[in-house]
Amino acid sequence: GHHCWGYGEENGPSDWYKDYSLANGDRQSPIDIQSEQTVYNSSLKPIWVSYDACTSLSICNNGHSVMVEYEDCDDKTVIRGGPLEFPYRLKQFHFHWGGKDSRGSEHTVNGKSYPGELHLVHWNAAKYKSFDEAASAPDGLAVLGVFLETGEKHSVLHRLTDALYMVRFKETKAQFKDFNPSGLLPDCLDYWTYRGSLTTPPLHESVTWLMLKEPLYLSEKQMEKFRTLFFSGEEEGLRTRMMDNFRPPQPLKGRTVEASFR
Ligand SMILES: NS(=O)(=O)c1ccc(C(=O)NCc2cccc(O)c2)cc1
Ligand SMILES: [Zn+2]
Repeated sequence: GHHCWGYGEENGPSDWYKDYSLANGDRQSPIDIQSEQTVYNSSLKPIWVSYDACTSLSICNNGHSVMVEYEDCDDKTVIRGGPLEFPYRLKQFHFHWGGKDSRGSEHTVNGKSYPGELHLVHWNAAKYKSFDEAASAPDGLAVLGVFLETGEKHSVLHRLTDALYMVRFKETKAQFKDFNPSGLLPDCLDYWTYRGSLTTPPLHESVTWLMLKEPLYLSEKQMEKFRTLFFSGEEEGLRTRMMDNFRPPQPLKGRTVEASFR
């Protein structure tokens, strides 16, 4: 529409329903994961990530987040296993974060927010011809989510946080080659899984969510670097810092969250 969706007072998550009716749908994301209500499913397979032959292309600021995009023309970078019936191809990863460490994640655990959240976005290329087609199919996407927690500096993430100065403004892009995102994953791949949606408009209900229990630890300085980005373009007068780009938890509406671990 004339005014684009965002995270501000006038166009934020509580306004999205006006342009995107799915906002009040039955399988919206994110959710609060109430660990005592999750169901351990012993037949859930481990998550299998094969990112070694990945071809990262660029890092960009799309006005909502910072994103690293991958070449997704073949199955060289896929996620398998878990509840997934097919391999899902990595398309991009991006982050959500807060203005301070007490908020920033999209999913919460027993009401606890983390300072941020990483989303690795994959699509079902076995069944659909393009990301765009998969993005509106009920089994079209799989997003691997990792909470960000402050602690020691993260050496693999450091290459990304050191590149953020190149994409401070909306619609800026820079080359970002040979970045293997498996270096961002914790050792333990225990996860919760449930059927949900994109957490930004168009809010398509096409995502199988895989939320890792273990966070990615990064330093406070690295967190601060995310907060140096802007939602706005360089030419815009008002420079609004990119932070609090998260949607709050949505109603579970009877869904079950399964756990891969006891
Ligand atoms: N935050 S999230 O991981 O749920 C998320 C992942 C991907 C997207 C996304 O790709 N949006 C653009 C889009 C949506 C539908 C069809 C398209 O071709 C592109 C949005 C949110
Ligand atoms: Zn996201």
